[in-house]
Amino acid sequence: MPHDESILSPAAPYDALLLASFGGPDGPDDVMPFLRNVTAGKGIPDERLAEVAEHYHHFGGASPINGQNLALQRALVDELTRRGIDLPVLWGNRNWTPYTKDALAAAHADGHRRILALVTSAYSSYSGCRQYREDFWTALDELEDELGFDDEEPLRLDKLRSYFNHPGFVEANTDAVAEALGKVPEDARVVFVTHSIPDTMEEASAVSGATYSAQHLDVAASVAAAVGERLGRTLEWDLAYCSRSGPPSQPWLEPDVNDLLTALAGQGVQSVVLAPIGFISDHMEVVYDLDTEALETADSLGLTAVRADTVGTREPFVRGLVDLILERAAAERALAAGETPLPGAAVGTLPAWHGVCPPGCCRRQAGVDSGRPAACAVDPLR
Ligand SMILES: CC1=C(CCC(=O)O)c2cc3nc(cc4[nH]c(cc5[nH]c(cc1n2)c(C)c5CCC(=O)O)c(CCC(=O)O)c4C)C(CCC(=O)O)=C3C
Ligand SMILES: [Fe+2]
Repeated sequence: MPHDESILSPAAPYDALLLASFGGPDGPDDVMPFLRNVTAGKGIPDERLAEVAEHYHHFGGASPINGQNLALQRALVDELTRRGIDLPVLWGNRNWTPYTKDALAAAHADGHRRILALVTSAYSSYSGCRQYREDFWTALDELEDELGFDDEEPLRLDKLRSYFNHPGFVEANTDAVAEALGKVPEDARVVFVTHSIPDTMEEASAVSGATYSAQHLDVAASVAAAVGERLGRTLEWDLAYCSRSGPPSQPWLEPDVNDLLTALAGQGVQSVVLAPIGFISDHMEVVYDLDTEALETADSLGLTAVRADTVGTREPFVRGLVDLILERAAAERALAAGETPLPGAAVGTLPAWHGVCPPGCCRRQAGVDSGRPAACAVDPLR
Protein backbone atom coordinates (compact mmCIF):
# COMPACT_ATOMS: atom_id res chain seq x y z
CA MET A 1 0.00 0.00 0.00
CA PRO A 2 1.36 3.47 -0.78
CA HIS A 3 2.44 5.47 2.23
CA ASP A 4 0.08 8.44 2.49
CA GLU A 5 1.22 10.90 5.17
CA SER A 6 -1.86 13.06 4.78
CA ILE A 7 -3.96 10.23 6.22
CA LEU A 8 -1.58 9.57 9.08
CA SER A 9 -0.97 13.08 10.42
CA PRO A 10 -3.66 14.73 12.58
CA ALA A 11 -2.08 18.05 11.51
CA ALA A 12 -2.69 17.40 7.80
CA PRO A 13 -3.01 19.25 5.47
CA TYR A 14 -0.41 21.36 7.30
CA ASP A 15 3.23 20.35 7.06
CA ALA A 16 4.75 23.06 9.26
CA LEU A 17 3.78 25.61 11.91
CA LEU A 18 5.10 29.18 11.83
CA LEU A 19 5.33 30.90 15.21
CA ALA A 20 4.89 34.50 14.04
CA SER A 21 5.83 37.26 16.45
CA PHE A 22 6.69 40.92 16.87
CA GLY A 23 10.46 40.63 17.30
CA GLY A 24 12.69 42.69 19.55
CA PRO A 25 16.29 43.89 19.78
CA ASP A 26 19.00 41.42 20.83
CA GLY A 27 21.43 44.12 22.02
CA PRO A 28 21.93 47.91 22.34
CA ASP A 29 22.94 48.41 18.69
CA ASP A 30 19.68 46.83 17.53
CA VAL A 31 17.42 49.19 19.48
CA MET A 32 17.13 52.15 17.09
CA PRO A 33 17.01 50.09 13.84
CA PHE A 34 14.34 47.90 15.47
CA LEU A 35 12.29 50.92 16.55
CA ARG A 36 12.55 52.38 13.05
CA ASN A 37 11.24 49.10 11.64
CA VAL A 38 8.30 49.14 14.04
CA THR A 39 7.30 52.75 13.56
CA ALA A 40 7.94 53.30 9.82
CA GLY A 41 5.09 55.50 8.57
CA LYS A 42 3.15 55.31 11.87
CA GLY A 43 3.41 58.95 13.00
CA ILE A 44 4.99 58.12 16.38
CA PRO A 45 6.64 61.32 17.74
CA ASP A 46 10.45 61.30 18.11
CA GLU A 47 10.18 62.00 21.84
CA ARG A 48 8.16 58.82 22.27
CA LEU A 49 10.76 56.82 20.31
CA ALA A 50 13.59 58.16 22.47
CA GLU A 51 11.59 57.27 25.57
CA VAL A 52 10.89 53.72 24.36
CA ALA A 53 14.58 53.30 23.42
CA GLU A 54 15.36 54.10 27.08
CA HIS A 55 13.03 51.29 28.21
CA TYR A 56 15.12 48.85 26.17
CA HIS A 57 18.43 50.32 27.36
CA HIS A 58 17.17 50.01 30.94
CA PHE A 59 17.32 46.24 30.29
CA GLY A 60 20.71 46.25 28.56
CA GLY A 61 19.29 46.95 25.10
CA ALA A 62 17.79 43.49 24.66
CA SER A 63 14.13 42.57 24.70
CA PRO A 64 13.12 39.44 26.58
CA ILE A 65 10.65 38.62 23.81
CA ASN A 66 13.04 36.58 21.65
CA GLY A 67 14.01 34.22 24.46
CA GLN A 68 10.34 33.85 25.33
CA ASN A 69 9.43 32.93 21.77
CA LEU A 70 12.22 30.34 21.72
CA ALA A 71 10.80 28.90 24.94
CA LEU A 72 7.30 28.77 23.43
CA GLN A 73 8.69 27.15 20.28
CA ARG A 74 10.36 24.45 22.45
CA ALA A 75 7.19 23.96 24.50
CA LEU A 76 5.12 23.52 21.33
CA VAL A 77 7.62 21.02 19.93
CA ASP A 78 7.50 19.10 23.24
CA GLU A 79 3.68 19.03 23.31
CA LEU A 80 3.45 18.00 19.65
CA THR A 81 6.04 15.27 20.23
CA ARG A 82 4.25 14.08 23.37
CA ARG A 83 1.11 13.61 21.25
CA GLY A 84 3.03 11.91 18.45
CA ILE A 85 2.36 14.70 15.95
CA ASP A 86 5.07 15.34 13.40
CA LEU A 87 4.89 19.08 12.68
CA PRO A 88 8.05 21.22 12.51
CA VAL A 89 7.77 24.57 14.31
CA LEU A 90 9.44 27.54 12.61
CA TRP A 91 9.85 31.00 14.11
CA GLY A 92 9.70 34.33 12.28
CA ASN A 93 9.16 37.97 13.30
CA ARG A 94 7.65 41.08 11.75
CA ASN A 95 10.19 43.59 13.04
CA TRP A 96 13.48 41.83 13.78
CA THR A 97 15.55 38.75 13.02
CA PRO A 98 14.72 36.00 12.43
CA TYR A 99 12.33 37.61 9.92
CA THR A 100 9.16 35.89 8.73
CA LYS A 101 10.33 35.94 5.14
CA ASP A 102 13.56 34.08 5.99
CA ALA A 103 11.63 31.52 8.02
CA LEU A 104 9.27 30.95 5.09
CA ALA A 105 12.19 30.68 2.64
CA ALA A 106 13.79 28.02 4.85
CA ALA A 107 10.46 26.18 5.10
CA HIS A 108 10.11 26.24 1.32
CA ALA A 109 13.65 24.93 0.87
CA ASP A 110 12.80 22.07 3.24
CA GLY A 111 9.86 21.15 1.03
CA HIS A 112 7.05 22.58 3.15
CA ARG A 113 4.15 23.94 1.12
CA ARG A 114 1.21 24.30 3.50
CA ILE A 115 2.05 26.30 6.58
CA LEU A 116 -0.13 27.31 9.51
CA ALA A 117 0.81 30.55 11.29
CA LEU A 118 0.37 30.99 15.03
CA VAL A 119 0.56 34.70 15.82
CA THR A 120 1.68 35.72 19.33
CA SER A 121 -1.23 38.16 19.65
CA ALA A 122 -4.30 36.56 21.23
CA TYR A 123 -6.80 39.32 20.30
CA SER A 124 -8.15 40.60 17.04
CA SER A 125 -7.30 44.15 15.90
CA TYR A 126 -5.08 45.69 13.24
CA SER A 127 -2.02 45.23 15.47
CA GLY A 128 -2.77 41.58 16.25
CA CYS A 129 -4.31 40.47 12.97
CA ARG A 130 -4.20 42.42 9.71
CA GLN A 131 -0.77 43.93 10.29
CA TYR A 132 0.64 40.41 10.52
CA ARG A 133 -1.34 39.36 7.45
CA GLU A 134 -0.09 42.33 5.41
CA ASP A 135 3.47 41.39 6.28
CA PHE A 136 2.74 37.73 5.39
CA TRP A 137 1.48 38.88 2.01
CA THR A 138 4.61 40.95 1.36
CA ALA A 139 6.90 38.09 2.42
CA LEU A 140 5.07 35.57 0.19
CA ASP A 141 5.02 38.01 -2.72
CA GLU A 142 8.76 38.68 -2.48
CA LEU A 143 9.52 34.97 -2.12
CA GLU A 144 7.42 34.17 -5.15
CA ASP A 145 9.50 36.64 -7.17
CA GLU A 146 12.77 35.32 -5.78
CA LEU A 147 12.06 31.59 -5.82
CA GLY A 148 9.48 31.32 -8.58
CA PHE A 149 6.92 29.12 -6.78
CA ASP A 150 5.86 25.97 -8.54
CA ASP A 151 2.30 26.65 -9.81
CA GLU A 152 1.34 23.07 -8.99
CA GLU A 153 2.41 23.47 -5.39
CA PRO A 154 2.72 27.11 -4.31
CA LEU A 155 3.63 27.97 -0.73
CA ARG A 156 0.35 28.47 1.11
CA LEU A 157 -0.01 30.15 4.49
CA ASP A 158 -3.06 30.08 6.77
CA LYS A 159 -3.42 31.89 10.10
CA LEU A 160 -4.79 30.29 13.25
CA ARG A 161 -7.83 32.15 14.59
CA SER A 162 -7.44 34.74 17.36
CA TYR A 163 -7.43 32.61 20.49
CA PHE A 164 -8.35 35.04 23.30
CA ASN A 165 -11.48 33.03 24.18
CA HIS A 166 -9.99 29.58 23.67
CA PRO A 167 -10.39 27.44 26.83
CA GLY A 168 -6.61 26.89 27.16
CA PHE A 169 -5.78 30.61 27.15
CA VAL A 170 -8.55 31.37 29.65
CA GLU A 171 -7.54 28.46 31.91
CA ALA A 172 -3.87 29.51 31.97
CA ASN A 173 -4.87 33.09 32.85
CA THR A 174 -7.25 31.77 35.52
CA ASP A 175 -4.42 29.77 37.13
CA ALA A 176 -2.11 32.80 37.02
CA VAL A 177 -4.64 35.18 38.59
CA ALA A 178 -5.60 32.66 41.29
CA GLU A 179 -1.91 32.21 42.19
CA ALA A 180 -1.31 35.99 42.32
CA LEU A 181 -4.38 36.47 44.54
CA GLY A 182 -2.79 34.03 46.97
CA LYS A 183 -0.04 36.61 47.58
CA VAL A 184 -2.24 39.59 48.52
CA PRO A 185 -5.01 40.25 51.08
CA GLU A 186 -8.43 38.69 50.41
CA ASP A 187 -10.14 41.91 49.35
CA ALA A 188 -7.62 42.65 46.57
CA ARG A 189 -9.02 44.08 43.37
CA VAL A 190 -8.07 42.53 40.02
CA VAL A 191 -6.93 44.98 37.35
CA PHE A 192 -6.79 43.25 33.98
CA VAL A 193 -4.36 45.02 31.65
CA THR A 194 -3.80 45.11 27.92
CA HIS A 195 -2.09 47.23 25.29
CA SER A 196 -3.93 50.42 24.41
CA ILE A 197 -4.76 51.08 20.77
CA PRO A 198 -6.06 54.22 19.03
CA ASP A 199 -9.85 54.67 19.22
CA THR A 200 -9.92 54.51 15.42
CA MET A 201 -8.31 51.03 15.50
CA GLU A 202 -10.80 49.96 18.18
CA GLU A 203 -13.72 51.08 15.97
CA ALA A 204 -12.26 49.25 12.99
CA SER A 205 -11.92 46.03 15.01
CA ALA A 206 -15.73 45.90 15.30
CA VAL A 207 -15.99 44.61 11.72
CA SER A 208 -14.68 41.25 12.97
CA GLY A 209 -17.57 40.71 15.40
CA ALA A 210 -16.70 42.29 18.74
CA THR A 211 -14.25 45.12 19.26
CA TYR A 212 -10.78 44.66 20.72
CA SER A 213 -11.94 46.04 24.09
CA ALA A 214 -15.09 43.86 24.05
CA GLN A 215 -12.92 40.79 23.46
CA HIS A 216 -10.86 41.70 26.54
CA LEU A 217 -13.94 42.38 28.67
CA ASP A 218 -15.23 38.93 27.74
CA VAL A 219 -11.97 37.22 28.71
CA ALA A 220 -11.74 39.27 31.92
CA ALA A 221 -15.29 38.23 32.87
CA SER A 222 -14.53 34.55 32.12
CA VAL A 223 -11.31 34.62 34.14
CA ALA A 224 -12.86 36.55 37.05
CA ALA A 225 -15.79 34.11 37.20
CA ALA A 226 -13.52 31.04 37.09
CA VAL A 227 -11.14 32.43 39.72
CA GLY A 228 -14.07 33.51 41.90
CA GLU A 229 -15.54 30.03 41.71
CA ARG A 230 -12.21 28.47 42.60
CA LEU A 231 -11.68 30.77 45.60
CA GLY A 232 -15.32 30.82 46.68
CA ARG A 233 -15.81 34.59 46.46
CA THR A 234 -16.90 37.26 44.01
CA LEU A 235 -14.05 39.26 42.52
CA GLU A 236 -14.13 42.97 41.84
CA TRP A 237 -12.27 43.81 38.69
CA ASP A 238 -11.53 46.46 36.04
CA LEU A 239 -9.90 46.58 32.61
CA ALA A 240 -7.07 49.09 32.11
CA TYR A 241 -4.64 49.88 29.30
CA CYS A 242 -0.91 50.44 29.04
CA SER A 243 1.80 51.38 26.52
CA ARG A 244 -0.05 54.20 24.80
CA SER A 245 2.00 55.88 22.08
CA GLY A 246 1.11 58.21 19.19
CA PRO A 247 0.56 61.96 19.47
CA PRO A 248 -1.37 63.26 22.52
CA SER A 249 -4.01 64.70 20.18
CA GLN A 250 -5.01 61.18 19.09
CA PRO A 251 -7.45 59.41 21.44
CA TRP A 252 -6.43 55.91 22.60
CA LEU A 253 -8.30 53.42 24.80
CA GLU A 254 -8.45 54.42 28.46
CA PRO A 255 -8.14 54.30 31.44
CA ASP A 256 -4.37 54.07 31.53
CA VAL A 257 -3.34 51.57 34.21
CA ASN A 258 -1.49 54.24 36.22
CA ASP A 259 -4.54 56.52 36.22
CA LEU A 260 -6.79 53.66 37.24
CA LEU A 261 -4.50 52.74 40.15
CA THR A 262 -4.61 56.36 41.29
CA ALA A 263 -8.40 56.38 41.11
CA LEU A 264 -8.69 53.05 42.97
CA ALA A 265 -6.36 54.26 45.73
CA GLY A 266 -8.57 57.35 46.01
CA GLN A 267 -11.59 55.06 46.54
CA GLY A 268 -9.84 53.32 49.42
CA VAL A 269 -8.69 50.18 47.60
CA GLN A 270 -5.57 48.85 49.36
CA SER A 271 -4.33 45.97 47.25
CA VAL A 272 -4.44 44.92 43.61
CA VAL A 273 -3.40 42.16 41.28
CA LEU A 274 -2.33 43.34 37.83
CA ALA A 275 -3.36 40.63 35.36
CA PRO A 276 -1.78 41.18 31.91
CA ILE A 277 -4.33 39.21 29.85
CA GLY A 278 -3.49 41.25 26.74
CA PHE A 279 0.01 39.75 26.43
CA ILE A 280 1.15 36.18 26.15
CA SER A 281 4.67 36.61 27.56
CA ASP A 282 6.71 38.93 29.82
CA HIS A 283 8.09 41.12 27.04
CA MET A 284 9.00 44.80 27.29
CA GLU A 285 5.43 46.07 27.71
CA VAL A 286 5.12 43.82 30.75
CA VAL A 287 8.56 44.17 32.36
CA TYR A 288 8.73 47.91 31.78
CA ASP A 289 5.22 49.35 31.54
CA LEU A 290 3.79 47.10 34.27
CA ASP A 291 6.64 45.79 36.46
CA THR A 292 8.61 49.02 36.39
CA GLU A 293 6.13 51.85 35.87
CA ALA A 294 2.77 50.61 37.15
CA LEU A 295 4.22 48.83 40.19
CA GLU A 296 6.10 52.04 41.05
CA THR A 297 2.86 53.97 40.74
CA ALA A 298 1.17 51.49 43.06
CA ASP A 299 4.03 51.77 45.52
CA SER A 300 3.87 55.56 45.54
CA LEU A 301 0.13 55.33 46.26
CA GLY A 302 0.70 52.94 49.14
CA LEU A 303 -1.08 50.14 47.28
CA THR A 304 0.01 46.54 47.73
CA ALA A 305 0.35 45.26 44.16
CA VAL A 306 1.36 41.96 42.59
CA ARG A 307 1.61 41.22 38.89
CA ALA A 308 0.09 37.93 37.74
CA ASP A 309 2.06 35.79 35.28
CA THR A 310 1.44 35.98 31.57
CA VAL A 311 0.44 32.62 30.06
CA GLY A 312 4.01 32.10 28.76
CA THR A 313 4.59 28.35 28.47
CA ARG A 314 2.00 27.32 31.05
CA GLU A 315 0.69 23.84 30.34
CA PRO A 316 -2.99 24.73 29.69
CA PHE A 317 -1.94 27.42 27.21
CA VAL A 318 0.47 25.24 25.24
CA ARG A 319 -1.95 22.31 25.30
CA GLY A 320 -4.68 24.66 24.08
CA LEU A 321 -2.53 25.90 21.20
CA VAL A 322 -1.92 22.35 20.03
CA ASP A 323 -5.67 21.66 20.34
CA LEU A 324 -6.25 24.73 18.16
CA ILE A 325 -3.82 23.49 15.52
CA LEU A 326 -5.63 20.16 15.36
CA GLU A 327 -9.03 21.89 15.34
CA ARG A 328 -8.00 23.99 12.34
CA ALA A 329 -6.41 21.04 10.52
CA ALA A 330 -9.62 19.03 10.97
CA ALA A 331 -11.67 22.01 9.72
CA GLU A 332 -9.50 22.30 6.59
CA ARG A 333 -9.87 18.59 5.90
CA ALA A 334 -13.65 18.85 6.35
CA LEU A 335 -13.86 21.81 3.95
CA ALA A 336 -11.74 19.96 1.38
CA ALA A 337 -14.17 17.04 1.62
CA GLY A 338 -17.17 19.34 1.12
CA GLU A 339 -18.27 18.93 4.75
CA THR A 340 -19.10 21.54 7.38
CA PRO A 341 -16.39 21.90 10.05
CA LEU A 342 -17.35 21.52 13.71
CA PRO A 343 -17.60 24.83 15.61
CA GLY A 344 -14.39 25.85 17.40
CA ALA A 345 -14.00 25.64 21.16
CA ALA A 346 -14.65 28.91 23.01
CA VAL A 347 -15.58 30.16 26.49
CA GLY A 348 -17.44 33.36 27.40
CA THR A 349 -20.19 35.07 25.44
CA LEU A 350 -18.36 35.43 22.11
CA PRO A 351 -18.10 32.70 19.49
CA ALA A 352 -14.85 31.09 18.33
CA TRP A 353 -13.15 33.60 16.01
CA HIS A 354 -12.90 33.14 12.23
CA GLY A 355 -9.91 31.28 10.82
CA VAL A 356 -10.09 33.07 7.47
CA CYS A 357 -10.55 36.84 7.76
CA PRO A 358 -13.72 38.33 6.23
CA PRO A 359 -13.58 41.47 4.06
CA GLY A 360 -12.70 44.59 6.06
CA CYS A 361 -11.41 42.56 9.02
CA CYS A 362 -9.19 44.48 11.42
CA ARG A 363 -8.29 47.52 9.41
CA ARG A 364 -6.14 50.25 10.99
CA GLN A 365 -9.06 52.59 10.32
CA ALA A 366 -12.59 51.55 9.36
CA GLY A 367 -13.27 51.86 5.66
CA VAL A 368 -9.74 53.06 4.89
CA ASP A 369 -7.71 50.79 2.62
CA SER A 370 -4.11 50.51 3.84
CA GLY A 371 -3.01 50.04 0.23
CA ARG A 372 -1.49 46.66 1.12
CA PRO A 373 -3.00 43.26 0.34
CA ALA A 374 -3.31 40.91 3.31
CA ALA A 375 -2.83 37.12 3.33
CA CYS A 376 -5.09 34.59 5.10
CA ALA A 377 -8.29 36.35 4.01
CA VAL A 378 -11.39 35.59 1.96
CA ASP A 379 -10.26 38.41 -0.32
CA PRO A 380 -6.66 39.67 0.05
CA LEU A 381 -7.64 43.05 -1.37
CA ARG A 382 -10.44 43.81 1.10
C1 LIG B 1 -2.28 45.66 20.56
C2 LIG B 1 -0.77 45.64 20.62
C3 LIG B 1 0.02 44.65 21.16
C4 LIG B 1 -0.45 43.42 21.90
C5 LIG B 1 -0.55 42.22 21.08
C6 LIG B 1 0.78 41.55 20.85
O1 LIG B 1 1.39 41.12 21.83
O2 LIG B 1 1.21 41.49 19.70
C7 LIG B 1 1.39 45.03 20.96
C8 LIG B 1 2.51 44.26 21.31
C9 LIG B 1 3.84 44.66 21.27
N1 LIG B 1 4.33 45.91 20.98
C10 LIG B 1 5.69 45.86 21.05
C11 LIG B 1 6.56 46.94 20.81
C12 LIG B 1 6.15 48.17 20.29
N2 LIG B 1 4.87 48.55 19.93
C13 LIG B 1 4.88 49.84 19.43
C14 LIG B 1 3.80 50.56 18.96
C15 LIG B 1 2.45 50.13 18.93
N3 LIG B 1 1.95 48.94 19.43
C16 LIG B 1 0.57 48.90 19.20
C17 LIG B 1 -0.30 47.86 19.54
C18 LIG B 1 0.10 46.66 20.12
N4 LIG B 1 1.41 46.26 20.34
C19 LIG B 1 0.22 50.11 18.53
C20 LIG B 1 -1.17 50.46 18.10
C21 LIG B 1 1.38 50.86 18.39
C22 LIG B 1 1.51 52.21 17.74
C23 LIG B 1 2.07 52.05 16.34
C24 LIG B 1 1.06 51.42 15.44
O3 LIG B 1 0.03 52.03 15.19
O4 LIG B 1 1.30 50.29 15.00
C25 LIG B 1 6.24 50.30 19.46
C26 LIG B 1 6.71 51.66 18.95
C27 LIG B 1 7.09 52.53 20.08
C28 LIG B 1 5.90 52.86 20.94
O5 LIG B 1 5.14 53.70 20.51
O6 LIG B 1 5.76 52.25 21.99
C29 LIG B 1 7.02 49.27 20.00
C30 LIG B 1 8.51 49.28 20.25
C31 LIG B 1 6.11 44.53 21.37
C32 LIG B 1 7.56 44.05 21.54
C33 LIG B 1 7.94 44.14 22.98
C34 LIG B 1 9.36 43.76 23.24
O7 LIG B 1 10.28 44.18 22.51
O8 LIG B 1 9.59 43.02 24.21
C35 LIG B 1 4.97 43.79 21.50
C36 LIG B 1 4.85 42.32 21.82
FE1 LIG C 1 -8.64 39.70 11.13
